[in-house]
Amino acid sequence: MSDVLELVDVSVVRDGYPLIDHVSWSVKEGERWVVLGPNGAGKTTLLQVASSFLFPTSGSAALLGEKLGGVDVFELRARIGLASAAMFDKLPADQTVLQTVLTAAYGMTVHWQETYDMTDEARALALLDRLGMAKFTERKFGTLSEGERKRTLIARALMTDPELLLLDEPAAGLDLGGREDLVRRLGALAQDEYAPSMVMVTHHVEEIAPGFTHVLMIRRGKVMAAGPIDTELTARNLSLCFGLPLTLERHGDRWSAQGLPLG
Ligand SMILES: Nc1ncnc2c1ncn2[C@@H]1O[C@H](COP(=O)(O)OP(=O)(O)OP(=O)(O)O)[C@@H](O)[C@H]1O
Repeated sequence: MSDVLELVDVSVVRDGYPLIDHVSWSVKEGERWVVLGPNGAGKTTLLQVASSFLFPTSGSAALLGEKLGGVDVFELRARIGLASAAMFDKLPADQTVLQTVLTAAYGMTVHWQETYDMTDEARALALLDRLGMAKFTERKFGTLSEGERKRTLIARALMTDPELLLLDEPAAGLDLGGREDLVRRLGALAQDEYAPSMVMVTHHVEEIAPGFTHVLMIRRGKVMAAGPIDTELTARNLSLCFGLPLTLERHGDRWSAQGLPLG
């Protein structure tokens, strides 16, 4: 298995403060990683490095076998699918859901009179269907609910048939039904052997879908634990990561966590 992502001793420093601090992490082809950590831990910063939007201050980062710094990032970005809330502001509200997904095929965010290939359109429609958005293809992106937007962004991130799919808090802001619907769909994707390698950032173990294989826990920019979910996702590691005593339960292929009562 080859490395999809390899960070060696990576730090990102701003104003003398390390947002991520000597992080070494490798993601191999076919692995599905969950990145867990409290607010401000450095998860988004890590994802920005993993998507080539941020260069390390020190250490080395290789994405899809290409070392950051020595490669055309625009070519690299086409091979990486990224779904994050930060995209909301970049995507025009009056564009249809179908156009929103289609523009990804051209490395753009705005529909500008391109004549789209029928194959691209068929692919966009199939991805929207897979994410439960078949009924919404002609709706304006700006009129969608939070959950519908999130699912559209995941379809969009898959449009270029990426080798690495990065999801930044895909279930944030969803209600219970929306979260469970998304977890089921992400579970289907994670268990599809033809789906890309995946990295999903989240705050909650309840959002880990079946099929995710590895976990990275980060606190104050430092890696607290990294490795297979079966061995690394433990109450001890989770408590260290979030900074309070937690219990962790596994229910088949799902997880839940709770704080211990005060006393
Ligand atoms: N440009 C910057 N300059 C200084 N500090 C920054 C900068 N960008 C982020 N930070 C700080 O770095 C830390 C890590 O931020 P990051 O967004 O990566 O955390 P996160 O784990 O994704 O947090 P959250 O779960 O709240 O989204 C935070 O304390 C944040 O305030």
